[in-house]
Amino acid sequence: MEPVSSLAAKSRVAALTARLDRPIVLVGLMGAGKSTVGRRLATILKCSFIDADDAIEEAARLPIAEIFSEFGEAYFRDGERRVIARLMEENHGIIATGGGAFINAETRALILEGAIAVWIDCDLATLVERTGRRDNRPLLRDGDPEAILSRLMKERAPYYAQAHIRVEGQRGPHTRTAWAIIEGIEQWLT
Ligand SMILES: Nc1ncnc2c1ncn2[C@@H]1O[C@H](COP(=O)(O)OP(=O)(O)O)[C@@H](O)[C@H]1O
Ligand SMILES: O=C(O)C1=C[C@@H](OP(=O)(O)O)[C@@H](O)[C@H](O)C1
Ligand SMILES: [Mg+2]
Repeated sequence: MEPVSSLAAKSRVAALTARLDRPIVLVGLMGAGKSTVGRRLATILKCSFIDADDAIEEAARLPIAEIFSEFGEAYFRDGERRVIARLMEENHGIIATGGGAFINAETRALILEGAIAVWIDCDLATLVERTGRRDNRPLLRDGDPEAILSRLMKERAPYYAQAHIRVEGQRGPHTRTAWAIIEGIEQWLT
């Protein structure tokens, strides 16, 4: 990890941003760090950041958990696809998706066509620990979160693996994963 203030880091960032012509879309399981690392990455790259879950809540004027409980998951996925399509048109630098977005075939095709998809892959124990900090994820409320995350990991891995880039979610500061993403994109672009 390089501090963003160093000259080398600054020229790396400048070289990368000059080559970026599409948004960077973060995918991966709940707790991987898409929302928080995404925000940090946008600070480093000096570009805009938007969280698709926040945009969905704003459009629906309801928290995600209530959209699930009132209208069900299929309704949420439909809104999620439409919101992500809109966000991709709005020229954001970084878009953090919710963990299930990339599993939807249409949403995935949209992202793969119009963005650089980055899978933040992360070990189960870390996901369980991080998602346990807040009770805002409806899919983890109905049962043992570790068992649910373990099942989702197996079910979803083949879809996440279709992302252009895979980065290991790092333990330690968010900045470390943000720089791992920068490195992944640099390598992918060469
Ligand atoms: N690389 C990291 N280092 C330390 N904590 C992290 C890291 N990534 C995420 N976290 C923490 O884990 C929790 C979930 O992260 P979040 O970004 O909301 O994940 P996601 O959007 O992928 O579900 C937050 O409390 C966040 O601060
Ligand atoms: O994995 C999922 O299906 C979901 C992940 C959540 O976002 P995070 O991955 O940011 O927690 C949120 O979109 C919703 O609770 C459903
Ligand atoms: Mg998130």
